[in-house]
Amino acid sequence: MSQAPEPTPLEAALAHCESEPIHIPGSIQPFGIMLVLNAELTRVEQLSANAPAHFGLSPEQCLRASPGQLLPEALYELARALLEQDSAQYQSARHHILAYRSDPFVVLEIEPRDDVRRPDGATGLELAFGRLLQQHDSTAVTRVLAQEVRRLTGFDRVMVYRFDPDWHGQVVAEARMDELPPLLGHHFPASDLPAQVRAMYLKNPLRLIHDIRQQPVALLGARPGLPAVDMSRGILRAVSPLHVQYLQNMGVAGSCSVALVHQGSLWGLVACHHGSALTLAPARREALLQLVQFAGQRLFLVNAQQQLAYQQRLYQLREQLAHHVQRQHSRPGEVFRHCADDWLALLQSAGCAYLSGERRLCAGTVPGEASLRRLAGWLEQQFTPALPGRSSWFSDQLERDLPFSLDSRHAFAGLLALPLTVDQGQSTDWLLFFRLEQEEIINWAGAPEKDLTRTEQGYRLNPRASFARWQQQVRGHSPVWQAQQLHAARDLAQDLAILAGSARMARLNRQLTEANQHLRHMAQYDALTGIWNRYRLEQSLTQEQFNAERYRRAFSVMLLDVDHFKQLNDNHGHNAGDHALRLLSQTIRRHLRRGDQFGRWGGEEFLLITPETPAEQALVLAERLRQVIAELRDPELPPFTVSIGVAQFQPGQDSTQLIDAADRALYRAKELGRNRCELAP
Ligand SMILES: Nc1nc2c(ncn2[C@@H]2O[C@H](COP(=O)(O)OP(=O)(O)OP(=O)(O)O)[C@@H](O)[C@H]2O)c(=O)[nH]1
Repeated sequence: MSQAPEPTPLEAALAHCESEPIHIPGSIQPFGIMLVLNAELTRVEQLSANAPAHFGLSPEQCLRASPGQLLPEALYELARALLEQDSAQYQSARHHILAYRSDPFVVLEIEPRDDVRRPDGATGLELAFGRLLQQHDSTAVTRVLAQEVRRLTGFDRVMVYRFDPDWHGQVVAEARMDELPPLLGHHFPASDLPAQVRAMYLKNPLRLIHDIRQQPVALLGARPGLPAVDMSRGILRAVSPLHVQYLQNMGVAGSCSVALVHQGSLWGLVACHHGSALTLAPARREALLQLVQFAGQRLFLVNAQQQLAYQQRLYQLREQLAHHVQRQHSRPGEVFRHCADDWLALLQSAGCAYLSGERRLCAGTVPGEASLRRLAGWLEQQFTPALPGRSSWFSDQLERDLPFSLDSRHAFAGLLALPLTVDQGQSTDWLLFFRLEQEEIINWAGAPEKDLTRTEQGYRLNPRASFARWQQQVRGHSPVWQAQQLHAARDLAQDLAILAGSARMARLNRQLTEANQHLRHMAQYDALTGIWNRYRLEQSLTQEQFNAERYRRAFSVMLLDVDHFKQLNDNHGHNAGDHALRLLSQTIRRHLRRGDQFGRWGGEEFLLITPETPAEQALVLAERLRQVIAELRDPELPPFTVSIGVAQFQPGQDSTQLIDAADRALYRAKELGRNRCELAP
């Protein structure tokens, strides 16, 4: 049996980070006191080490006293009210009290009020709301949010973080004291905010750290067998040593963060930092929460509008595509040339390629010819056999997902490939979008420290070391393909596929029509001379015979045969013979009337059908033709002659009988010395 490999020091440190029980630190920050009562409120179970002084008693006296004796009446009543609800707040003249359940306990957090003489924290909120309402894109909303939070709270630096799907984040807005270096645009790794910390923000959106330099105050009186006090919902919870170190590294003493929650999940954070301690009185905290909540609503509304605008842009581009089709630019390649730049912008890609058989059309930055060919072959395999419902292949980490590298000149890290045609036995057309590796990786401005520390309990992560890990994680990545972008690309590809399909059909139809025309021609015309063949002549003969019977019209036929043609072939070669046949055909055609039907009956024998022509007139024509041929002169041929047999159609005859009559007349012409015309009796 294989054993799980030993975790690396970094993995061990990260695991420790993620398993740190930050919700039950067993101590609080010293800007308040904590009382932990039993659920029935009959007993003080635990209290913070700074509480006895507050009550003017010893710890033992406090732990022995009943809550009713220890607490002023109003406070005790608040605790009682809590039995009915989940959490409650109360403001006395000098204190702010937060009460919440933490089974099996009821927790009271008591803070002295230091905002009594200061103006109310809510002042100016309306102004902030007004400014937020004037912003119409998410960048502006977050920027104003950062500014307004700073104005409200007085922190040195206020940042708005946004999380990506992997929980790495980026500073998307900042308001700061001029002296501080900017952090706007900086990234931070997911491990900076481990999963349990993120979960905590969903329970309690505000986290306040008054001053990391102050020692935490321990809870006294914990009894074995009872669970630790869960402080997730409170404000006093002590700071984890790891986080203290993190803030220390950044030169921060006081901090406050508020979650930006959208549809039940953490979208981002408003993070406030201060170089020294900063008290945020309860009323001001409340105002801060309201401000962030309001800004969040505005932000998500504006985001929804931006998404809508994206959809509209997509529809516009699809319309454009349809328009090109209507305007007869109906070849996909042509449409691609017109539209590719817009598609690149819509899909935030560096380059785009349309591959159709041997044809490659490209826009923007794409891999070289050989890479594209190899890629097309590989993609073809991925889609064989065609899987129903599979409409694209994409990756934001090609180094990992593609078995070969695309190009050495450009760092392509992202690909979205859409097959356009999936005809059986046909090679697939592809629409490909390429993304480059994400731009520069910016370092955090915090003081770099040693990566890992070995403690008695194992490796522990220095917070900044996690950034190096993040850098490692993002190298070779392109920005992630967003669901909206994938949908958009599939829509465009589908449109293009329909277009490609109809263009292909049109091409096939054209080829088919041409093939049919060719076949029809072959079926009716003689390949050597280009005049009608025997099949076509027979059709004509039948038609004439029908007309003659029905309308009682006379018509005649004549059979022409080249005299001594074998000799011509033998003496001058087969090519000369062919040439003679072509020359004869063209010459006779020039001397015919409209309506006369002329073709090659076979070998060196020709048939002429002359409608509405009785035998005597036909004979005159035959004589003229004979003469024309006899007088023909051609540098490559000896003079040659023809013999002609003429026959008029007799009612009741079939075409064979008519041709036989002409043939007999021809035979007689040959017998009588050739180069002459004979009429059938
Ligand atoms: N060059 C060429 N020769 C052909 C073609 N079709 C038939 N012939 C030749 O035409 C000749 C016909 O010869 P015969 O039937 O003996 O008649 P002829 O030599 O013309 O003699 P008469 O008809 O009796 O005057 C044959 O040698 C055939 O091979 C053709 O398409 N091209």
